[in-house]
Amino acid sequence: MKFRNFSIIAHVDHGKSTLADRILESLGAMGERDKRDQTLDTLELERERGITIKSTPVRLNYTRPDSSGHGGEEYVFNLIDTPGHVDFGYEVSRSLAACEGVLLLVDASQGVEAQTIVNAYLAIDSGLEIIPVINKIDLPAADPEGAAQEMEDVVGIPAEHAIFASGKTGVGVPEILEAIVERIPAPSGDPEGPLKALIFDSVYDAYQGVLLFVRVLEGRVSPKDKINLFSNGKNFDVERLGTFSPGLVVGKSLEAGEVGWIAAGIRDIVDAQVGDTITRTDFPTSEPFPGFKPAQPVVFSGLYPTDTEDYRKLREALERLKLNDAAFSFEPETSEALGFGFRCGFLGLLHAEIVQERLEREFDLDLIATAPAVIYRITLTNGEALVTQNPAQFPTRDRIELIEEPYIKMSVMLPEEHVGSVMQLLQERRGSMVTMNYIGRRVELIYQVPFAEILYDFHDRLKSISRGYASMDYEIIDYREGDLQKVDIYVNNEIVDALAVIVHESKAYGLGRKVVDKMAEVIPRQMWAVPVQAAIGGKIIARATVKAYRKDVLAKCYGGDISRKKKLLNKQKKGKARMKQIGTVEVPQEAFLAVLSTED
Ligand SMILES: Nc1nc2c(ncn2[C@@H]2O[C@H](COP(=O)(O)OP(=O)(O)OP(=O)(O)O)[C@@H](O)[C@H]2O)c(=O)[nH]1
Repeated sequence: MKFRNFSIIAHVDHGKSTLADRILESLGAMGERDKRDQTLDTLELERERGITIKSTPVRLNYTRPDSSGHGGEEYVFNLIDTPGHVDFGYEVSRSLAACEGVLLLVDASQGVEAQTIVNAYLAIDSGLEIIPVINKIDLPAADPEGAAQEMEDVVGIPAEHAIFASGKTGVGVPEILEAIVERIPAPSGDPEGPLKALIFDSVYDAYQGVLLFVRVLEGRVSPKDKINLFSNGKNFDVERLGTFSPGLVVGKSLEAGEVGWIAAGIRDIVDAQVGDTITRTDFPTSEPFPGFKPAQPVVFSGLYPTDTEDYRKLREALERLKLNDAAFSFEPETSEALGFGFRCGFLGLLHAEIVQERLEREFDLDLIATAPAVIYRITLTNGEALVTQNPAQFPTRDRIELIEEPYIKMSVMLPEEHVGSVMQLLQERRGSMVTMNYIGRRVELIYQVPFAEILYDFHDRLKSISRGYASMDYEIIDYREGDLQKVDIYVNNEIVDALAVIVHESKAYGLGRKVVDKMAEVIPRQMWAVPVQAAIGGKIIARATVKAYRKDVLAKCYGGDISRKKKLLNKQKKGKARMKQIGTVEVPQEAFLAVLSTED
């Protein structure tokens, strides 16, 4: 069988899913996508938010058009989808490692964006053949030639190699299929050699345990083989395996060049990490596929049930989610203010939001989330080293010798006219410029920025000052010393540990002010005035007051309509669901995220 393994990469919204659907449809796999959604339980959230978080590969049969009428050559295509967000950059690189080529999609009306470049370089680094596709050419604002030229200028792919297409109308799809055959190399690798297979994804299945999604690079694997995982040395017995069509199709073996799934009785997804290499214990390879990195959460936040009775339910829900997500971590923590909860680790902010939304939606939980934080490395005055991502657990200033924080390398693409204001924003975020590249009438800015500075409202600000035209991507590069301080928040003269934030010295006052003002705004008025204060090391730096006043919703009803009264009361009760009692004051969820509010 002749194989072609490829992936589609693009900036968010450049039309990856639409084009993939169109390719599936033209190869007679229409409706299959829905089927596979069900088979592998693709997240509802993914569909709603219109971004790809996790998807399964699809195997497609392609027959080349043949002028003689005898039927052309037959090929098997494996289309491996990649997640469409910066949080999942490592997963993208592993998915690409399973391919020989990619379709690099660029929206003809938008041109090259930050993730176009980052993805293109990931593909180049993996040694893949790139087929440039200028997509959405049906749009009135499309400038296909301009976009192709940008691709040449930025990524160095000749403009004349580009295929003009539209996932909407189907224009260009036949040319894309032919280009896949002609330009993407057939997989190499000796099926008779020792087994070497790369795990590029894994999912948990209630009946079969963890399913490994693999690309076999060398050798062959069959049911009953004993396989060995390189990263942890564990052995498992292959129970079943097969391909994606796109549902799971059971097969007899998988060999070099093929993409498929393996069920080997693995119960814990942590044993099946993306990027790991599998071999056979009876015919082992000596070298794993290079570049394995265990999934590492980089953003942390506390999750607490609003109703303390829900603690066990939350734990069970977290355990269930963890089954399917090796990158997500959690451990119990206790907060004086919030009670029993969990400290959870995520790959990024989007990942955090997704997990929280799933907990609330799929498990019917009401949660309080604390502000996200990064991992800090602290050296204490007594020489001890401490690593923490929890502001509540920061040692007092007098015990700290130095604090180091993670830095990212950020790339921002934007139209020339917004460069000034975006540079100013990056400056405010303690960024330092590395380079600035002109690409036609657009600019790529490369900056180094403390990671913590983009956790709060950075993306929203970037979008608003560039009128939506700027795009960004980033990766964590190293740790550097910073003048950081812990700002404590007091509500009604009681310290609320879960509200503490770590911030750069130069911003402590501004942040303290912002947080107390926002909190005073969102905490419902009480019978008495409630002070809200921000402090550093016990010294008050900002103060605001929640004025006394009892909100009487029933006053609006003129004593009449009873059902309307009931409705209002219910509404008020619901509104309370996401509140947490702190001392005598009810504090809403918004207050815990006051630090994230966008007004600077
Ligand atoms: N006019 C036009 N619109 C398109 C075309 N392809 C996609 N779109 C629209 O562009 C938007 C984004 O398309 P998607 O296919 O969801 O984008 P995506 O790249 O898969 O998004 P991610 O999964 O987040 O990366 C949708 O509103 C589509 O309807 C096209 O060829 N022409």
